[in-house]
Amino acid sequence: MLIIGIAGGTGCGKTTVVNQIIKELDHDEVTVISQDSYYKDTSELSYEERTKINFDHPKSIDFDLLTLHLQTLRQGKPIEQPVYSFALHNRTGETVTTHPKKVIIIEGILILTNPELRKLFDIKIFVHTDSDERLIRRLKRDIAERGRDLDEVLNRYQSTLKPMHQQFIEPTKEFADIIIPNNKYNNVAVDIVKTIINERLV
Ligand SMILES: Nc1ncnc2c1ncn2[C@@H]1O[C@H](COP(=O)(O)OP(=O)(O)O)[C@@H](O)[C@H]1O
Ligand SMILES: Nc1ccn([C@@H]2O[C@H](COP(=O)(O)O)[C@@H](O)[C@H]2O)c(=O)n1
Repeated sequence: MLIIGIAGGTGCGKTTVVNQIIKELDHDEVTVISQDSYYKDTSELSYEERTKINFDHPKSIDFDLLTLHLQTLRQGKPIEQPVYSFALHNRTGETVTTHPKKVIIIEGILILTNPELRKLFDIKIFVHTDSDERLIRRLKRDIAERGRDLDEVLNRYQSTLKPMHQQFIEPTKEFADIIIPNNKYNNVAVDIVKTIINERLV
């Protein structure tokens, strides 16, 4: 089994890079896990209270469960991956049965901040995109796909996204084996990662 961790600031293009990597892979051989599925359950809070959570701080992530799930997959056993809703700012209560595969990709802004989780990655990748480009992408995406408006994204950017990126996310670049520059689509870097995966699959 090959476990690949892909980190990088919000909007840097992690999900896009992952989709490019897995496009030609057999679905029986690869599975993708998003850190977003492991935001802590906050059902005890009201919706209003949940909107105020700092979702860019490592404390917002249930790293114990994510680490346990990766260890379980490594042992060849399936897991029940929580389903997260950006509309509710919470887990839905549902789970998806996720089976171990030859290649497991975990993507998320904070996945390289946790030492125990880092130990489980065979390859650590950091996708780098300049902050202005990331903000533009995040604005467009969150308005189009996550039901947010301009004020919500900009307020969150100023209050938490930017400071948390500088404090927690950017420093994890030093743990990366590969840094992918992604201000523009980077097909060369994606091809290199695909080659590494294909070598492991034969
Ligand atoms: N290299 C790129 N150039 C331009 N737009 C991109 C690029 N990579 C991703 N995007 C777009 O930016 C937005 C955020 O990308 P996404 O992959 O969701 O980022 P992340 O998962 O890191 O938050 C998406 O709308 C995506 O289509
Ligand atoms: N309820 C939530 C939970 C998280 N976020 C934001 O998502 C970002 C991480 O996801 P990416 O796909 O952008 O890597 C993170 O920056 C959180 O602020 C949210 O807006 N609402």
